[in-house]
Amino acid sequence: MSENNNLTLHTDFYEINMMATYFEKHMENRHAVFEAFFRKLPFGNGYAVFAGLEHIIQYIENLHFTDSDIDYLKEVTDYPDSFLNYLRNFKFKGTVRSAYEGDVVFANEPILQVEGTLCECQLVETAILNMINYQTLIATKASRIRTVVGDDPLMEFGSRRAQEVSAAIWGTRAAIIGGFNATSNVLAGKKFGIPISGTHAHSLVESFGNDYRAFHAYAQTHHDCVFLVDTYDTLKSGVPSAIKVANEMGDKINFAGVRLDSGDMAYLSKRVREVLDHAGYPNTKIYASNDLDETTIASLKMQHAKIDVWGVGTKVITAFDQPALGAVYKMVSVEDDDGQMVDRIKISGNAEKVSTPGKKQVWRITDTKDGKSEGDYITLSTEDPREEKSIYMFHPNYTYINKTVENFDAEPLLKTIYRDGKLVYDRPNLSQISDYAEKELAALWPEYRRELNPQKYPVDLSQKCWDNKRDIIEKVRNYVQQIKY
Ligand SMILES: Nc1ncnc2c1ncn2[C@@H]1O[C@H](COP(=O)(O)OP(=O)(O)OP(=O)(O)O)[C@@H](O)[C@H]1O
Ligand SMILES: O=P(O)(O)OC[C@H]1O[C@H](OP(=O)(O)OP(=O)(O)O)[C@H](O)[C@@H]1O
Ligand SMILES: O=C(O)c1cccnc1
Repeated sequence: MSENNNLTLHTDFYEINMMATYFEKHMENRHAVFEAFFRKLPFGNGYAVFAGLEHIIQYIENLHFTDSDIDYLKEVTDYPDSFLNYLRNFKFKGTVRSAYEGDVVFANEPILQVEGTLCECQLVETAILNMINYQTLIATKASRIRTVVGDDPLMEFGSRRAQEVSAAIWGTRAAIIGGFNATSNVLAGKKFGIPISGTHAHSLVESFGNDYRAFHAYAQTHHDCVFLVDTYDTLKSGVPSAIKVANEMGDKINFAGVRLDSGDMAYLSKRVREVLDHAGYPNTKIYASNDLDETTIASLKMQHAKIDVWGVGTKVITAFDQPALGAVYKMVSVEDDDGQMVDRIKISGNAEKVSTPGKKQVWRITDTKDGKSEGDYITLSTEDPREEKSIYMFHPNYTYINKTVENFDAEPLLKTIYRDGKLVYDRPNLSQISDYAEKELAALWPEYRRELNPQKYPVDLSQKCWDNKRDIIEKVRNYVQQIKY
């Protein structure tokens, strides 16, 4: 196991501090269940695209405290040797259930669940949230951009603007899950098998000080050529130079495209299309880049811009309009002093922030006839709606919003990835994940998929889950009321 991939100390100090307390109190092996969820869909979108699981698996596979980790903790903390020894021998033996990458997920439903000892559940919180929060956000942003782009090729160009290296690499992968086709990042291409794609920069033209000479030199060294035509003057110099080079090189090159990176893209793309067609290059594509996102692309589409290929960087890789998803990881059940599992809750004055206690499962309810999703149905893990003829679905806060569903299929969202520390999930490759994501999204009604003001998708609690929550809220109230310090 390489030390490089070991992210065991990539955790908040308080997690290890809590582990130390559990250890001292002989609670380290108590059984617990934690669940991750987010409270609000990002970007005003109607769904999120789950991503981050592959990195979580890589993290768990390498999870152990190295000698240098222990030496470091010894130096900077006052942990007793007995606890440091415990950490030295620590192994993850928990069970992880999760949505698959590419699954469409919604607010206020568990998207990943960790079941194991208190200590192991606690240690992994930070890294798991870090990975889910960022990658799900980027996959969702990418999916919004894909929605407006339609079937056109869509390139990820964001590495130079990403929040550092890991964000560029894993963000690119998440963008592919969300529907991008290729990346400019060569390392991400090598690591994940993503098709790589690239044109050239303004610096090539500036190096030669002349569009024609730069394109000619590029054409002598590359068969597939996409020329960046806006360095000096798109219509007067860039495009005529590209055509001149293509005419001269003939079959020696594939004049695949020209790229526009500034100016009025609707106007320019239409003019460039006319010029290319007139010169006998109707198959040469027009690429566009420059701070594009779903809003500018939708506007360009509305203006009938003649753009064939889209390059998107900054706005996708940084999730520009919303920097955080806000997923949280909450304890839902824990073993008590008598060895019994008891469900736990976090109370808040705000009804939407009260956690839902108990180990749960999320069921995607689809209509048997058309395969479209009716909503998500959260049950206690002991329930199985597949055994029911009909289910009563109601809004957890506004219970007057309800419906009875018959003739349905129910698929569990949380699938077992680790069982008792053993990876039992056969990991798909990235292209299988993208295909899966596309299929899952297609099962949503278009009303939930539109990027502007989508309908709210139902995420409901089963009666048992709801009753359990109400009973536990009642118990906590009684406990708080009888406190007399
Ligand atoms: N016809 C159009 N309709 C809507 N948005 C457009 C249109 N043409 C360009 N845009 C977008 O408007 C923004 C223009 O940005 P900006 O003014 O910074 O670019 P520029 O001046 O053309 O180029 P540079 O990046 O060299 O400054 C970009 O996000 C671009 O993608
Ligand atoms: O606009 P984004 O969506 O972030 O896409 C990436 C941008 O990166 C490049 O510009 P940059 O000015 O960095 O380099 P250049 O000299 O190649 O134009 C490219 O030309 C795009 O405009
Ligand atoms: O290949 C490109 O055109 C490219 C790559 C990175 C950033 N902008 C553009």
